[in-house]
Amino acid sequence: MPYAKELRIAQLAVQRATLLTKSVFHTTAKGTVSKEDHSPVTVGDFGAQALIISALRHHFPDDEIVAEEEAAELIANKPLSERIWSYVQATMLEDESAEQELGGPIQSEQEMLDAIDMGKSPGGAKGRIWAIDPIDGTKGFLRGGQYAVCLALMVDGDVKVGVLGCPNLPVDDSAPLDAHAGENQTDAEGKGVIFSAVLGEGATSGALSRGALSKEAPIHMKPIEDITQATFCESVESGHSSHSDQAAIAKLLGITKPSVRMDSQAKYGSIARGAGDLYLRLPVRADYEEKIWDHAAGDLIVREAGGEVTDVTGKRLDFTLGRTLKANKGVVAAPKAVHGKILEAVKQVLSSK
Ligand SMILES: Nc1ncnc2c1ncn2[C@@H]1O[C@H](COP(=O)(O)O)[C@@H](OP(=O)(O)O)[C@H]1O
Ligand SMILES: [Mg+2]
Repeated sequence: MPYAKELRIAQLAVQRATLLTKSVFHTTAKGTVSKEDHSPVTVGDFGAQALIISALRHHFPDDEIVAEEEAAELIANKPLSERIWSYVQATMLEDESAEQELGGPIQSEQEMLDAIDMGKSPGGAKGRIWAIDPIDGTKGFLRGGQYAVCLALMVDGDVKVGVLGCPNLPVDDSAPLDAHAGENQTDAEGKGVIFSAVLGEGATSGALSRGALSKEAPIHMKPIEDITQATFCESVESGHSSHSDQAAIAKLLGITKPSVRMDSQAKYGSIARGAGDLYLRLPVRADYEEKIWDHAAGDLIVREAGGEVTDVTGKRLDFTLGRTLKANKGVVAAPKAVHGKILEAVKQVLSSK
């Protein structure tokens, strides 16, 4: 299979980083720091990013990395840095040979800070570039809801490999999503799934456990026979996508079920496995540029599961333009057969505003 090594390392790196986020979740001091744009960042974001980058550096030293976080604020905050270091040191895969495969532990706090800062690539249209979101849906993570550890490899601007670790989604692909999918899912039994895809090879899901990764199964979007019965997913945060526009689109399509609100790229994974049908992300602010790390893995996983992912104008997401999707506005993800129909409704609602 093409990209077999990249996929294997990405899956193990995501699995290990997810373990760190789970142990951070169980402490009261998650160490929230507020970034310039007021989005939260926790000990878990920094620690997970360090672990993923150290594995990528070990195996693919020449690849570039675009990652969400930077070490600057940690260098100015020694106690926070030490706290992150203690989680990084304590996090290891149960499967010792897999841990060795990742290149073993990070050796020092300084090495950890250096790793965190290796994600500053400007991105672009050429070469091998990894995109990392160590905790996507940080707000969901903090409230015990959905979040995802996200990793994707782009080659010349094309997403080739995508992996999403979703510790609070059910393992069972056929478990229905209800309107409370994003609430208090905190690692109960039967939770934790890893979604993966390689371009041209399909998408899969598997259990995200502490031990060796289980055998994965192919996933597919659910064919929609009657659009009025569809379940659509949207962000919990009304600042990230327009709940009112999404409600208007659903109404126009005759959808009667309430939307399923959940944080993070768990939405892409959920529709890819057929637990939900559509994902709508209508822009709130005209000037917001979506970040590549918030979409690269999910975009590939949905497309490989039989879906189509575009922006609100019908253009494919364009990962060649740097750290953001500056040529796109919003996201519309749906099974191929109905995507055109959904897009018509999107355009109609937007043009009537
Ligand atoms: N105004 C905005 N519009 C769209 N997305 C935004 C936004 N402000 C922040 N975001 C992004 O929305 C992501 C979460 O998406 P969702 O709402 O689907 O959970 C955040 O990722 P992080 O949680 O990694 O910071 C952040 O990058
Ligand atoms: Mg994110």
